[in-house]
Amino acid sequence: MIEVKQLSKRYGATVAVDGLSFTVEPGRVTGFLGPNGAGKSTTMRAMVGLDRPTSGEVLIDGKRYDQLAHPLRQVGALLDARSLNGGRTVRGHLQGLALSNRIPAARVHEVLDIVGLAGVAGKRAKGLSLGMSQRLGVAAALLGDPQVLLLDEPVNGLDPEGILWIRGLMKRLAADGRTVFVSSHLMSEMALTADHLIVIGQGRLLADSSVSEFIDRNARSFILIRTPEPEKMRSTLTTAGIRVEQGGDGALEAVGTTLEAVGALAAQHQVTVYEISPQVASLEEAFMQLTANAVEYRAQQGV
Ligand SMILES: Nc1ncnc2c1ncn2[C@@H]1O[C@H](COP(=O)(O)OP(=O)(O)OP(=O)(O)O)[C@@H](O)[C@H]1O
Repeated sequence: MIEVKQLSKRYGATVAVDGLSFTVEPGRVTGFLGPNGAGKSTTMRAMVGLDRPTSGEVLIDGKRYDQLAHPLRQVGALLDARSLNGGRTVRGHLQGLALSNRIPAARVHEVLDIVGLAGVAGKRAKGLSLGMSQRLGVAAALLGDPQVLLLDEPVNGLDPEGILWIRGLMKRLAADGRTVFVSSHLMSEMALTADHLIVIGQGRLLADSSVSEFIDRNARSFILIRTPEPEKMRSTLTTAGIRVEQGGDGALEAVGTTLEAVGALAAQHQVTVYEISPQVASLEEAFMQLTANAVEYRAQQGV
């Protein structure tokens, strides 16, 4: 479990993180979302002691990162895949990490297999593509078989097969009971991978909820109805207490109800319909709605 408690981080006049508090629970994938510059990387760096908070703290299983006896065995992090020492081989990089963290050398081969880099183990890290560097970063994060995993933009640079792989890996790690905390700019990716969301803007918490709750709360979903008898349909629905709005092209939009309810009312009152379909908002629409103010504020500030 990760507990972020009243975390603040300033860089000179810039407030990157501003009194942020949330908990990341084990056993599920938690997505970390926010517009550019919202403070995601700063928060993740503070989790592993790479950024010292101006105030507040982050606890991993009840302890600060610098209090962990075997950090790599408790927390695995993929923060900046390009930051590794390019002169070493893929295997050498992992062996060095294993040695300095008292992790058995045999584990290096295991993680190379898990991330699919066994075939390039002798290659210099600097010769790797971005996608392979990402895989090596994931291998390093998994090396200590930690219970907590932090992944900053892990799908960056991955091809479609790599994206499928990391998606499956994150779900498996969470199903194992581990804490998986992952940031991404790709809403469609988070919609498929995350069980829970933490959304921040300007360093502050905007949402802490399940993906479906987040969409329900922040975007509009409705039942679209096309009918040659719009007035009859409208009065049938409103009489049943259902809110109806006017859509484009003469369509009606029933809000806060179900496909079944609309279908049953249409049949009962013998209204002819050409189409009744649920229009579910995407995570992207919900995210844009929620963060619009934050982005606008930033644009006005010229940031
Ligand atoms: N080392 C630093 N020195 C000065 N300012 C910094 C530093 N690191 C981050 N910032 C600033 O802090 C704010 C938050 O940055 P951060 O990188 O944490 O955001 P982010 O949500 O990860 O953004 P992105 O999605 O663009 O990666 C930004 O305004 C950024 O310019």
